[in-house]
Amino acid sequence: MTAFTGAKLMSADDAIVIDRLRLKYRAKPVLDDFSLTVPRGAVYALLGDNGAGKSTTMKVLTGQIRADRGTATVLGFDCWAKAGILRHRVGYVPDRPKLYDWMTVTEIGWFTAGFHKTGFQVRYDDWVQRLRLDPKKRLKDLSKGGYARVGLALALAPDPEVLLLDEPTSGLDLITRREFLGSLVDFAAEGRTILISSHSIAELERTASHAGFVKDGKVVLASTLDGLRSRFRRVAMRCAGVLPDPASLGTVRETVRTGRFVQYLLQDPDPVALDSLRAMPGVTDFEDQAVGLEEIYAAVMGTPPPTASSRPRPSVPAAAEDGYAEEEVWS
Ligand SMILES: Nc1ncnc2c1ncn2[C@@H]1O[C@H](COP(=O)(O)OP(=O)(O)OP(=O)(O)O)[C@@H](O)[C@H]1O
Repeated sequence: MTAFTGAKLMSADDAIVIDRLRLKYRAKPVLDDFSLTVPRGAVYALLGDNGAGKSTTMKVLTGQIRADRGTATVLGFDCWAKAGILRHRVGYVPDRPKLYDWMTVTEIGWFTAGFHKTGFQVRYDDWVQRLRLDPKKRLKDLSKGGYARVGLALALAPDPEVLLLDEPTSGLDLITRREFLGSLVDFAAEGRTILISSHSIAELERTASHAGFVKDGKVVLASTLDGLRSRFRRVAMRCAGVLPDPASLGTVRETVRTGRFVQYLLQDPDPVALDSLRAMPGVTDFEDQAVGLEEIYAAVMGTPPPTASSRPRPSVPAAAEDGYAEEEVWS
């Protein structure tokens, strides 16, 4: 079943459809043709550097601000025009939750329950327990992580179909962070949808089903995690002769050359070209490795790469024996 939402055909399988959003803050473009589709049941990681536009997107989705152009729908409802309906079906944790901090953990639950349907209080109390919060403590006396956990409990208690989480784990300790991210998988397994922005890329890699990379207000890459893993490979080899133009192998995101050892981080590698390279005279110790999400992120977003020593190397003897000077080239 499909519904026409204005600019884009929306499938019933999609929980969130964002189509070519544009938004300026004081003449400065913040969202620039931002498009993203989040399928129902996904744990979708929204990744981007500081100021990329992640929080602004969440604010559009929760009807707090209106985009200048484009459309954003959640569960088939326009995020601006139907914000009132969505408030009961969407849970939201802002990057900096602002709560009445003179209330206790229990009191803020009673207060918020008044805005929601029945069942809120029972679920809130359950989350307070699961997130190891002291019900009697005043919010102003909680640690940063404790305060963040109250925000989470309040967002989860309405039993929302869609959860929008803006850096929900910042300030949480490692154990709580892991438990919380683990609980998101169960949440999604029940058919709910989660859009989560975070800078903890490695942690999200264990949890997320999809990732979208945001740069300068645009989604520059969006895929399932399995899709991303299959699209990016690191190939490493030792080469005694002249190598072919690496562009013939795929999109070269990064080149590392250390003496006779060469590594390429390739996007959409051509398997036939890789096979010919492997078989080339002079090419030995050929390795074709999977790439982690952090490495993919760094390569795509152009953030500074890790040092050469922390990078995986071909399992061959050190390059110094070849008498070549060490050099690194980043593209
Ligand atoms: N109320 C505002 N007025 C003017 N500019 C703003 C406002 N809110 C955000 N911006 C600007 O919009 C851009 C995007 O901000 P946004 O908070 O969406 O980024 P982000 O990707 O969430 O960053 P971070 O990872 O640091 O949270 C930034 O340049 C920011 O300075």
